[in-house]
Amino acid sequence: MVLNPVISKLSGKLVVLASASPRRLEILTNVGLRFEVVPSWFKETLDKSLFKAPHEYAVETARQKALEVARRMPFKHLKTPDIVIGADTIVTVDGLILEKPVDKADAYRMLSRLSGKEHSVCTAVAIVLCHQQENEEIDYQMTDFYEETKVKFADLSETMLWEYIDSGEPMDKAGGYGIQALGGMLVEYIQGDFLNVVGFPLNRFCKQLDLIYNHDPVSNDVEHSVISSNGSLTNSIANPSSNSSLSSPTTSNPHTDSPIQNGPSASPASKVKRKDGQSALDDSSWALVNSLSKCSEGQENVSAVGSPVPPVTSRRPMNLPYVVDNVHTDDLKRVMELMDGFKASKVLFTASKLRVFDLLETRPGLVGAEVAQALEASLKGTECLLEACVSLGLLERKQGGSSLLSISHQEVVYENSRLAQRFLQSDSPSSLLGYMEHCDELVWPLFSHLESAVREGTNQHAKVSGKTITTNNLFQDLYYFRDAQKLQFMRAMHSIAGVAGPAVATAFDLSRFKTACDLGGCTGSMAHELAKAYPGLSVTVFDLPSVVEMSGDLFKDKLPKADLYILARVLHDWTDEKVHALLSKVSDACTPGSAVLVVETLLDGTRSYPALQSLSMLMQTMGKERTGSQYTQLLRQHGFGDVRIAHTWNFVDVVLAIKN
Ligand SMILES: Cc1cn([C@H]2C[C@H](O)[C@@H](COP(=O)(O)OP(=O)(O)OP(=O)(O)O)O2)c(=O)[nH]c1=O
Repeated sequence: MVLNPVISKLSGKLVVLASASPRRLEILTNVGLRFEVVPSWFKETLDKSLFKAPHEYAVETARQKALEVARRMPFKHLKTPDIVIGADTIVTVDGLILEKPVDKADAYRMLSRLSGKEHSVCTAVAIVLCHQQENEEIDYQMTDFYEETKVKFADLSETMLWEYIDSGEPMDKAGGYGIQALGGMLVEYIQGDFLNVVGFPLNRFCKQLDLIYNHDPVSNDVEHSVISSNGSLTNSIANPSSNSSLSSPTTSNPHTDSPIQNGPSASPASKVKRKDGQSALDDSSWALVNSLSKCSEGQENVSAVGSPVPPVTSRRPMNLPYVVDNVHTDDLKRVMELMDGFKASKVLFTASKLRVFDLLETRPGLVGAEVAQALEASLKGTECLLEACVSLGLLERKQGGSSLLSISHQEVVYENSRLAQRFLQSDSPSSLLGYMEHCDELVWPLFSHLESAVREGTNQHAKVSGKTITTNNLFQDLYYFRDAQKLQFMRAMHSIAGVAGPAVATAFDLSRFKTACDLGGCTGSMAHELAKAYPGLSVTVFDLPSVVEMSGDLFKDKLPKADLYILARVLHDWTDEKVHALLSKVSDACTPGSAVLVVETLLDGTRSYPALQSLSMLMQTMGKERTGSQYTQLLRQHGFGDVRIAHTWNFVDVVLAIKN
């Protein structure tokens, strides 16, 4: 391989990097390649269980990323690239595929799994060669490969882990680390190509270009010229309706080359013959296209499975100047996600309300019609809802139902995703259905009056239910005025405490406390978690008479005696004035050395959950969420000198304040 001729083969061609990765951009820029960046819109949600080995998943993802851009550009950018490069990097450890972490907790899970172990980093690269024919239709040929590098991590201490996570570096990187920066400090050794870990196997890429542009496969036997995904296979992706290709005299002879003979710039890849001796561009080549696109087509539309992708035709009017793509695709993606956020929430709420996840728990692998029948809902609506759930990661779509209603064994069937099994099935110990119901029935209608809430700075119950709610009798008027409302609210609080409880109970070592009182403790699920974590702790739940037996009004009645008072999601309901009144009462009940445990979502200027939750409190109760330092200040004002904060990365954080 001679480097310069390889890269120089691409000069004068429109080369497109179908990737938003700054690392890939840098690696290719550094070797003098001139290219445009058009990040792929392909969602990395292929069903991993469909692939025999992790690298196959990465290869298919890289192919789909590149193909999506190659197909989009003629329409959206009004120009046809000559070559599109897509890539996908995954980390595999213990048989698991790790992609980019979704949040800090996810990064923590990934990095602690990698700690002290050797893992593998696989980057797959797909190269699509596009050729515009005389009739303006476009032929695509694709070649792909993957490269694997072994990486060994040192043992990572908790402090090191969190320091690294808090640096923010893990978030946009497979496996949650960047070997090229701070993450390099975690690595003991690597075996293989370093740049492959960073996201692009440059050496292998150049060899592949060399194969494509500097070797003429025509003279080779197919076995030699076919480049396989584990190193050397070229699939020809042809336009099935391309009559000119099919009608070319060269196709009639199975032993001749592909009919695309486009002068000197024609890609040798287009000349590759298939093993069966047929031209790569005959009818059966469509099978290759279909198998290549099977996953993404499956995602687009249930009814589209198996149907051919429409031919791609460039429609650029000859006199129209090329449009330069200045849109920052990542920003656009983010805005689109935000605009659609309300639809996603409602899909989650509706599927939960209709008990889709419970149904698929008891009867996994149902086809859309069976789900519709069980829900007594329309087939059309149910199929749309199920597909929306798949796109949001709530359900998994599988091929090959064996159910009674399935027409063929290739029919699409649905199962709960891991996320749904954990949080959306009603019998799961960490089920969030109660909280979801509360969000749907109470919070959702309030949020449609956000503008008024912002203008007026008050809750919005009057607009939703005609009821004026003041802070004087907040809970009685709002949540406990009817049994149905009371139970709904209790279910909501119970489900949050069930999910966040273990993290709250273990955020600090509370073993020195003997008695605790959970003020406003509702169903007692947080108390239960504390008692579970500390067998020597006796916990009392104190709430309104309509909620528990040990009843009383936090503001009016005497508090039971305890070493530790718990205020879980209580202070955020109230204005500063009321918070002072409550803390003063708790402080009076405390002796030196006893403490208060404040369990709240802490505003930190970065996470959206606490900020959105604060708006929600404004609209529900006229309360708000606060920062850690605001709570510290409030607690210090009431004689709690020693204040400590622990972030749990759950619904709530924890503040422990000890009385002077
Ligand atoms: C392991 C590792 C990954 N990475 C990066 C490379 C990739 O950018 C990213 C893996 O995610 P990818 O999904 O492969 O790529 P991407 O999302 O950044 O870009 P696109 O999908 O648009 O192509 O992780 C590092 O930068 N350093 C590392 O050490």
